[in-house]
Amino acid sequence: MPAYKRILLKLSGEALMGDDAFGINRATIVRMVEEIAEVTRMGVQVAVVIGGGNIFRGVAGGSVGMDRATADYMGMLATVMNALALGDTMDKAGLVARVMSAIGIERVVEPYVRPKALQYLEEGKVVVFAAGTGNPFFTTDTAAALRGAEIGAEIVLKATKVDGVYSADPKKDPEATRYTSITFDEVIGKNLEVMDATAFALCRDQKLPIKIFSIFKLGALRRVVMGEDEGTLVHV
Ligand SMILES: Nc1ncnc2c1ncn2[C@@H]1O[C@H](COP(=O)(O)OP(=O)(O)O)[C@@H](O)[C@H]1O
Ligand SMILES: O=c1ccn([C@@H]2O[C@H](COP(=O)(O)OP(=O)(O)O)[C@@H](O)[C@H]2O)c(=O)[nH]1
Repeated sequence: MPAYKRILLKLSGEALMGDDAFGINRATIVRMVEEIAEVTRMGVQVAVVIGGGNIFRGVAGGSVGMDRATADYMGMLATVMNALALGDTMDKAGLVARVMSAIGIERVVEPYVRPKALQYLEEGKVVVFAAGTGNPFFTTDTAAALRGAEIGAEIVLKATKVDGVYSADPKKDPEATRYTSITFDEVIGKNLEVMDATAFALCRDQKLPIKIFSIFKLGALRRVVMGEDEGTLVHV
């Protein structure tokens, strides 16, 4: 039996690159969709927030010296591209996906309307939230926390490049050790940067737990959904 009825899954844009330098790696996106399909077949309602780092960091050189807000809008548009790719891959894999955007771009994707998103989830469709929160100066991690709270998800699952929260950035400190679970106060107090503080604070206030796990580990999503020991749980 799955441990959750409704989840909000945050997928790293950068992870979509696979081994490529930028853009969307076909094998990687197909594999991610297969893992999502597996948990939906278990009866879990899945909403996804997708990042944009794979595309946006590819053009970031050109954004040097730009207004932060303008660059952020470019980043949000990058997430729309990823969301379209993800939705299309889901449809081809036999899932029914609905992409909803936080910024008005109606000819391309339908706008985010909360009751409509809830309806889709009840119908067993996978909802892909594009364009983050729709506001500059935020991240897609914060969008995941926000949408997770809005749709009443029981947990936010962050699938990322590391397999959990470490005592220090494992990329910089090889001695860092991984937590099995940690409180919001501790993760914020120690400035552990696996997710931004805005996202952590929002989840803490809403008592919405977060699980951080590796996007590269096969079957990790299923194990997390089954409530098995995988990654790091951040809780109140
Ligand atoms: N204490 C920590 N524990 C785990 N990862 C950390 C920590 N501090 C920094 N990081 C870094 O955070 C990164 C994940 O965050 P981010 O780059 O925002 O991922 P995403 O693309 O999934 O949003 C990891 O690659 C890791 O190097
Ligand atoms: O609510 C949001 C979400 C995203 N972004 C912009 O979109 C980029 C891509 O998102 P993110 O870096 O979170 O993607 P990921 O790291 O998951 O690939 C960010 O750097 C921001 O510039 C934004 O301005 N507001």
